[in-house]
Amino acid sequence: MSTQSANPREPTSHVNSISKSKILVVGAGGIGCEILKNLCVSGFQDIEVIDLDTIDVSNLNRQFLFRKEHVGKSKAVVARESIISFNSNVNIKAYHDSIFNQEYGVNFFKRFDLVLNALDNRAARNHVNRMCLAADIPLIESGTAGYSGQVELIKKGMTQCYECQPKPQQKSYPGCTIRNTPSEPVHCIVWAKHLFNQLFGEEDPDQDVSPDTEDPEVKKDGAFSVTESGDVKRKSTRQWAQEVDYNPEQLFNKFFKDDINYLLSMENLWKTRKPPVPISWEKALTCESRISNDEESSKSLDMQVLSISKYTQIFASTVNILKKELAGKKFLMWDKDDTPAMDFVTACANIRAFIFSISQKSKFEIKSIAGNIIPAIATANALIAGAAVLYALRVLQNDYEKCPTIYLRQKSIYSKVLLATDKSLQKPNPNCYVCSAKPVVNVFVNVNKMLVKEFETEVLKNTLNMVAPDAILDGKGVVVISSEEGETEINNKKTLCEVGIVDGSILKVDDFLQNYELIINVNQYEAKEKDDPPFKFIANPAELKAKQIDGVKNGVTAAKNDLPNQEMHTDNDDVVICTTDNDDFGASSSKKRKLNPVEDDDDDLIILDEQLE
Ligand SMILES: Nc1ncnc2c1ncn2[C@@H]1O[C@H](COP(=O)(O)OP(=O)(O)OP(=O)(O)O)[C@@H](O)[C@H]1O
Ligand SMILES: [Zn+2]
Repeated sequence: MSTQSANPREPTSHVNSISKSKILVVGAGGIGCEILKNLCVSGFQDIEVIDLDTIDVSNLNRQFLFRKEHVGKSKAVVARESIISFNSNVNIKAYHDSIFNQEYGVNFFKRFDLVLNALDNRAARNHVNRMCLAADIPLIESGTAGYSGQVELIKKGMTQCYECQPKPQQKSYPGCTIRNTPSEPVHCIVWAKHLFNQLFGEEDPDQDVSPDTEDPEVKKDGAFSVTESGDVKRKSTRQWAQEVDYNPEQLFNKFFKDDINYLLSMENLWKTRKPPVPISWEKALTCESRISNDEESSKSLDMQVLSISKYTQIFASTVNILKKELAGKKFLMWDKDDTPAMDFVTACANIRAFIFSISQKSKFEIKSIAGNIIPAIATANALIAGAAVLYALRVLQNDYEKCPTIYLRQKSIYSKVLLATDKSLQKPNPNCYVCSAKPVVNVFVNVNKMLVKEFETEVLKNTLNMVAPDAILDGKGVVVISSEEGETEINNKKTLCEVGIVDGSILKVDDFLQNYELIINVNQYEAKEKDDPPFKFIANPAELKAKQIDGVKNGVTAAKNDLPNQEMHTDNDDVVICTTDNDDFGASSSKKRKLNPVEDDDDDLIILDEQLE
């Protein structure tokens, strides 16, 4: 510590500031447990922690705040109890909840001096990033993948945000490879996971498992002409499975015999490839073959590749179990730790691999691919959490410049250093859709009473000068108001609250007909007196208009937006306008429709980690 107190018994101001600062930790898993312990031993006394999950046996090897007797209990709650058991001076509040929930809006985030992320998925990281930007609270973002890791400070206007640079696309595979011409084990595993979802999970048309007659290769030289009946009016896999009451034999024959025969009829596909060999239920039950280089049978069953007859039995028994689990439910959630689901995927992936002469994999290997697991390394988590809390101390001393991004790398011939840092803070990307400065308006409105249509007309159009607004509820990516006719009509008569706009929500509003974007922070407000206005807002009046592009007035309502700001004050006396010191917004928005910003679904079958470049 650099500062010395005059009286050694008096705490220094830094110690004081640590003990008084209010910290939020998001996630109480591998990194979260380490961060909580580090915060606690560094003198932090006012901590809140949130995690949606419960403790799994597989967490115990590295999430040391948890013991065997805690399995099944809330991670956040048990983490709190464990920390208090070794330091009762710490004040910790635990939430067993998702950070996406409405209660944790901008106003919730504003209560903290600093937020530390210890999450495991991109969607939640994006959300906290946006919340911290909106609340203008520094965020320390950290993540590990095996032996690698990263700690990054995110401070509005000073550093890059989590979304400033496009993240590498998660690896996905062309649908026709999965459906028609698999050539690697992973293709069969993806197919089997899709089959699980088609039969028992949330049906997704993009996860069709049947032969794809639209495959460009199929149509080449017209060698195979797609029959009209071919793909067009096919029943959904789920509907068909229900009709045959999930009979394992019928299911098996469809997926592993009939569909394969159908694929064989697409002759083009097999001109340069080894054609698949269909297998019937009866043959499969007695087929003792397997495709594996590994002759080791002393290993546990999960580590071995089994025979086709074994996988066929597993297929039948898991279909029966999953069918029962599905009864009365809309769908089952895929979970790598759910034994029947994992066994089903292992069996289907290996039967398909056998048909296509692809090497088969043990259940253990398939689990690590299907569950997108990169083994968590306790020491990597500890190093990263140590760096995160070191940066927390620096941030609270306003030593932002001393917090360039830290990288933990696996030692190799190429990287001699384990921990490296950037030379300086990475500046925000001026074109970032998330953090580039856009005008911010604080709107105060009764979310329980105001209808969406009223909000659109009275607030967005009549007050904020929008013409054709598209409003997206930030974090959720939900379009609540659309300029496309009819698209969100269903919302018109709902209250703001009913469509998820509550106190602390952030709306991104983009005018389709003008170069005009706004960020709206929603605040709950109830008119008390009869004369109170139905809503109020705080904004910089100069920003409430379309931006000009290259000196040309943009959009059909340029004239309307040229009204002097003064006029706005007098024009609308229901409204209180104060001035804020927001910057002008940077990059001009393209008028392409971006109604559904793509939120990545981290649960898909992906091998690469998203956190590290
Ligand atoms: N939206 C969210 N709200 C709150 N907590 C979340 C949210 N999304 C993820 N988390 C939590 O972040 C933590 C991340 O920790 P970690 O990466 O160690 O994952 P894990 O599930 O404990 O371990 P593993 O994935 O390796 O089995 C998890 O405890 C998870 O529940
Ligand atoms: Zn950004």
